[in-house]
Amino acid sequence: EPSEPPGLAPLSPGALPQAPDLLYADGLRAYAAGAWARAVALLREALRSQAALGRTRRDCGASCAAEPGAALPAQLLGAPEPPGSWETLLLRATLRRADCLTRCAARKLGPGGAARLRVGSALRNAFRRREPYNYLQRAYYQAAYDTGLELLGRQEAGLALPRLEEALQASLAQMESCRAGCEGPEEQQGAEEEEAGSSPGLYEAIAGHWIRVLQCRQRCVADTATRPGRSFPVPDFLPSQLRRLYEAHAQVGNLSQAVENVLSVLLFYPEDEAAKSALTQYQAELGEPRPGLGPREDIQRFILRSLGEKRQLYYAMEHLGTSFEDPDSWTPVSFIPEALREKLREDQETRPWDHEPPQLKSLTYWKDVLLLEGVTLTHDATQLNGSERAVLDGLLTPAECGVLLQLAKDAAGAGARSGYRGRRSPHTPHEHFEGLTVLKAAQLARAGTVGSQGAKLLLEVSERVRTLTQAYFSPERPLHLSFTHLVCRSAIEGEQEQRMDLSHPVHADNCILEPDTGECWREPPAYTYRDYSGLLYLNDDFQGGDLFFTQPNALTVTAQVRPRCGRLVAFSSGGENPHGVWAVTRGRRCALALWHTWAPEHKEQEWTEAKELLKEPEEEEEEDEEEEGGEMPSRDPSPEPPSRKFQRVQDKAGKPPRVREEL
Ligand SMILES: O=C(O)CCC(=O)C(=O)O
Ligand SMILES: [Fe+3]
Repeated sequence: EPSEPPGLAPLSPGALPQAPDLLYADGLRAYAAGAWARAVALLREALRSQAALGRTRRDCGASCAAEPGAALPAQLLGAPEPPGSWETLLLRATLRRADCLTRCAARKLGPGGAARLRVGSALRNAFRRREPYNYLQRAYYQAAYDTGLELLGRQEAGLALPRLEEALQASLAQMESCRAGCEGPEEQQGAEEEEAGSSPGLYEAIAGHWIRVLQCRQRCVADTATRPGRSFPVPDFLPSQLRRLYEAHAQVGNLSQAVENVLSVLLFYPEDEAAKSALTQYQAELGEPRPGLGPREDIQRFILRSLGEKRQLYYAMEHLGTSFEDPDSWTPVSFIPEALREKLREDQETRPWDHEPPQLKSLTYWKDVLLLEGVTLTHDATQLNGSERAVLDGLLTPAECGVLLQLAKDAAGAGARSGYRGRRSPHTPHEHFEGLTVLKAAQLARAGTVGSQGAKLLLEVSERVRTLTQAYFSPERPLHLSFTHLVCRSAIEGEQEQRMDLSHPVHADNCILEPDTGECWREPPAYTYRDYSGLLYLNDDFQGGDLFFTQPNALTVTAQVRPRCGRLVAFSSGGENPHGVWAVTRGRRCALALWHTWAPEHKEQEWTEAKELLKEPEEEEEEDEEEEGGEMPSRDPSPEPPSRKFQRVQDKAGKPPRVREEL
């Protein structure tokens, strides 16, 4: 029978909260009794109380650590020291520290405050799993970092910098609270060992506890780098933030800050080629040497402290047989005892975030390892009823979609001005179809017809898609882009009534589909070298136009995807993935279509040419774009094999098929 929770006196700010374990227990009882509102209030209050205790521990820890050793009270200092007795000094200092912590807790929490700090470990774990304060702090880091990245993406390095710096500060602060938590009470370990009748002696016990504190502190990096709801840390958390910082500082001309940040990266990775050459460049630009210029102090402190801990942990590992999973890939090899290196190297090979992940892992796994900030796996093959299919979101910011849409529009406008009228789609008479290749985009940018920002983004984004597609589907074997095409399809007004055809008939991308037998012939004129297809959508303000997958009969729809800005649909290009596009009945639908190949000889030459064109705008200025005739697109607008198009979805059923899976 659940006892009634104690009355909840409304807490004035600053008032001492009740002990979190009592509140938590009461909250759980209220929950069990179905008193929801009360349970919520109690649990919230328990969290608030727990956080207050955490703050107390951290503040007391900091102020007691700052107490000078000379402040050892007379009673402890009185006895004459035998030479070299560091034990007595250490143990006295330890007594003193414990005393300081107890008094500090009592000052802050009232008499018996120290006991309050000793929350049971089961409860602590319960709180840790639900730790909303950590989550808030991470969310804060996340918001600042994401805003920073978005601003960087829009070339707003000046605005991005304060955000990026804020994110770094928030990460370091989060790391500090995490570390402070490590000095809390011991986990159950002690009790268990006692029961087993093997309590350690004084020094073993102290060493054991100390090692667990160090292990816990080292885990804080991974803890801080793990986003709420995920189970793996962001790899190389601090170094990657510092990389963004030095690049952004350099962009806005803050050379000395760029140097400080790049030197900080080099503290982690002294051999980092990119950082080394950036440093050389910044130093050259700075001119005379600046003697005071060194790595950031916060990072220097962080690294020194961390290395000190690692040294002890590796020592204990070698000599005391304790375990230590180094969370960092930057630890210098010289820190790792010879005897342990071989074993660690093996372990490292199985560390998920350091290596390209094996194929087709679970959804949760992918949520953790997706390489790009802000990208999430929305649907995997299972959810899409296929074998190699995926929907990923967050590849583009709304601003980036805007830039690419503008590029498509400007390019189409340029085509129209030079006599090109929007041509009818090769797939349907009811839609216009415009396509832009990367090379054409670069040429138009060179000619000043379109902004070069859009053309550059087109290249950058296609590489982004390639990286992800490779990581997801082909981590062992490099994929190359074989063709990149920015395609817009628009409904022709007044021609949409009773429309029964598709915007893009059902097909497979690398073989000729034969719906009657369900076979797919991988032979010319199909683009047989295409191995993976990607469609990166730019907008959703149109009617119709969803992408759908069918069974090999080209008839039964197995999955359907609604386009939207930043959404990538990626799939293997073979007969296992027949797909088509529903009619676009209003508005304009734009997407970046990309095909990847394993065959290096089919690597898109135009991509490299476009890159070159956009690199040196001052060279070859005489090139006359108008001579080209302005006809666009410069290539066959239909990237499909010129094969039979199957309109079976309508032909057989007479009306569009029913959709099994609405996404
Ligand atoms: O735009 C789409 O969603 C699909 C286009 C397509 O399948 C293709 O171009 O091969
Ligand atoms: Fe296709």
